[in-house]
Amino acid sequence: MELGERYRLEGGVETVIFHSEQTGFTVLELSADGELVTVVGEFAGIAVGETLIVEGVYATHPKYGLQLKADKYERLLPATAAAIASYLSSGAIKGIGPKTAGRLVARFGDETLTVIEQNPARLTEVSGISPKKAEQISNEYRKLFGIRTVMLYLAKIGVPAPFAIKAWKKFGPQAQEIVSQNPYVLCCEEIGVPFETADAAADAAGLAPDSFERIAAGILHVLRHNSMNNGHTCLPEPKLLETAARLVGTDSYHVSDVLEELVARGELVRLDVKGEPFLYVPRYYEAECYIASKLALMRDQRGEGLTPDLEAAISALEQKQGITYAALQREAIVTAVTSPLMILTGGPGTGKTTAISAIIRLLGQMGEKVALAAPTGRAAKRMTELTGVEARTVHRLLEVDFDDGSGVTKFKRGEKNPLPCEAVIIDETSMMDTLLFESLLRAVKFSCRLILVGDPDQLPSVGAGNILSDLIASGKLPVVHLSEIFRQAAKSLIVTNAHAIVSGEDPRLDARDNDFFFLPEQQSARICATAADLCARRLPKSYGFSPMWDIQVIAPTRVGAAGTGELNRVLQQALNPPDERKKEFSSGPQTLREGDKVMQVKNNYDLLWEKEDGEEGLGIFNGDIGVIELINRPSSSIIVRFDEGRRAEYSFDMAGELELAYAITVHKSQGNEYDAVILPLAEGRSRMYYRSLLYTAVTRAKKLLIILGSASAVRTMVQSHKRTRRYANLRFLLGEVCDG
Ligand SMILES: Nc1ncnc2c1ncn2[C@@H]1O[C@H](COP(=O)(O)OP(=O)(O)OP(=O)(O)O)[C@@H](O)[C@H]1O
Repeated sequence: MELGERYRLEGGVETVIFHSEQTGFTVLELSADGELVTVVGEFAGIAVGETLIVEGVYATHPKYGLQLKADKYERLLPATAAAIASYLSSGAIKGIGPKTAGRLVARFGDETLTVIEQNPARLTEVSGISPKKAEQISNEYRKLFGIRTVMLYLAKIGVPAPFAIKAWKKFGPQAQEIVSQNPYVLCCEEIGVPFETADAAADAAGLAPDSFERIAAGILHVLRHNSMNNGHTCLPEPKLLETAARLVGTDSYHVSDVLEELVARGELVRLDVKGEPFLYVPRYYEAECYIASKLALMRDQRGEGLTPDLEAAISALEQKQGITYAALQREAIVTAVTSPLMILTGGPGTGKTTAISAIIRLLGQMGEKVALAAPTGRAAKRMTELTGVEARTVHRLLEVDFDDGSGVTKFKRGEKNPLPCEAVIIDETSMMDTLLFESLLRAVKFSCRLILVGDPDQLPSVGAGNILSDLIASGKLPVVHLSEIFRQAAKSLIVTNAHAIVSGEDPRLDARDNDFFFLPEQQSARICATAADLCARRLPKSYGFSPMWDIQVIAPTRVGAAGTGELNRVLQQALNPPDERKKEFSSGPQTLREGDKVMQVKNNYDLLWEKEDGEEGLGIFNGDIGVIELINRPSSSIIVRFDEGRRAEYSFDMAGELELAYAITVHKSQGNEYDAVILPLAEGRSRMYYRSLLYTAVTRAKKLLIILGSASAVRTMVQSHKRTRRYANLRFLLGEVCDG
């Protein structure tokens, strides 16, 4: 047996170790050629006793050892009466237990399965089976084998297997018929086949390029593409018509007719905003409506006035902390504990965290159970450190039920199972997208106090929507904006320059004795070389910073001569060059080596980590940074050590979740902070040279920031105040519900 080679095995299913109804992911043991082989793959309703032919490659899972990863399988129907009896007795088909199985086989013998499939009425010849039950049994059986047929059919038209189960779930036994008439149905959200794949299948099936189905799919594709890649929850009608017409290669009148029909069918929603029509896929429209109406209702819940007791409690806290809250901080604290809803904003060093700590303590004194959360793991950790109260990621707070990779995350917490707390405080709210915010609101009771903290000048969320800015702009919710920079913080040029940048002023680049430095450098190659020298030699020597844990290079783009791709190549060479004692593994275009700094690039809720003292936990999250400790070829696994000594084991096929992280993009750095940040900015123009990107990068630095490159690039960024335009109508909708 060779790792990586294809194998074809035939055998009986001995045990089904794991099966997910949602995704079809199955782990089973197959008895093939006298050996028991663990097989994993996406299977539909496999039962013990069945005979399978599976095809795939062997891989080693860090925890479970050697497994055949099957990407293709075939089910062989049991042929003899005895095999059929044992198959049916195993409970493979709902409604048939061992007793009924025995009777069926006694009556129909080798023909039993054919009768079940093709002639269910005859099943009533067996005592105990009513016509209704006969129908049920037949439907169950057809479902089981229908998925296999759909899989084979989709493979034939070029659609990969994992979509088959989703297609079956949506369309049931009619899946093949529906897909063959209109392959574009596979592009819907629940199935998620790319437009181009469906387009190729439709073309091969002879569907006309100007057919209703194709144009409708094009319109929906434009909307989905824009929500996933450009952050829009909707699009203005003229823009949608124009883009869809270009995509499908027809005129916008024709597209407009199809669009009307889609609106009439409820597949698109049109919202008129002061005479301007916007179009949504229903999911985003519903999310915005839900957010607006829930917030409006929450806003109208109880509210207490400022009492002498509260005044006294705040004064007592001031005494205990040894500070006097500034007027705006006090206003924030009072508003938070007397109103059902509040938004707290402010730039770095304006005392947000100090105010949150006070709010948490006062709410605790009032007997309220408070939950703290932030969108990223690092932001949650920072909140925990600064407030002394445990904060979780929003996903953890809402208890992820499953995430099938399609972007549709299901949570255990929701309207039927709300969070058991009286107040929720969310930090870094600017990173919350529309769908996550809707999930959060569904999980809080109407009477729950909600405090949203954030800085709307940071980059907006990766996902669609512009929640924090829209809520502030609506003017319908209490907002306290902290603007005073505290003395302690005002000494820091990182803080004062960040405030200058946000106000459109040039930051000071000439200081030599503070925490914000500018090193002029013209050529990109020199920029990369100097960044490497700073990380490898100068900063560790002068400040004692560790290149792996304390210093982070953050660049505006991935591509280009000073993008993260090139920087990672140069930095890897400087900090962790090839060495015959260090094992390597190639993952896509990158080579991972023992000793490399890497970043987890997607949320993985199931990844187990362990600490040396035996403490264990689940979950390594998007943005977590670690170092590769070991690449183990025999077991095809990679061990990465993350902060606090958490070690996680990746199989080679999970290596795509890791990327070199000597340099990361500003977008990836959102919500995280590092002791020292190096920001390379090459001379020239870039789509990514704009103000909020510079501001976000600068505010990632806690103790030291070095801009490396061109002063004119800094100036270009400060002056380019293109607020990332995001189409969303939460602001309008909130106004409508609150005023209407
Ligand atoms: N009322 C106050 N009087 C004196 N110092 C204060 C007061 N409030 C906050 N500070 C100090 O100002 C600094 C910044 O405060 P804090 O960390 O609360 O701000 P922040 O807005 O959360 O900043 P950042 O976003 O940069 O973390 C801290 O050193 C804090 O101790």
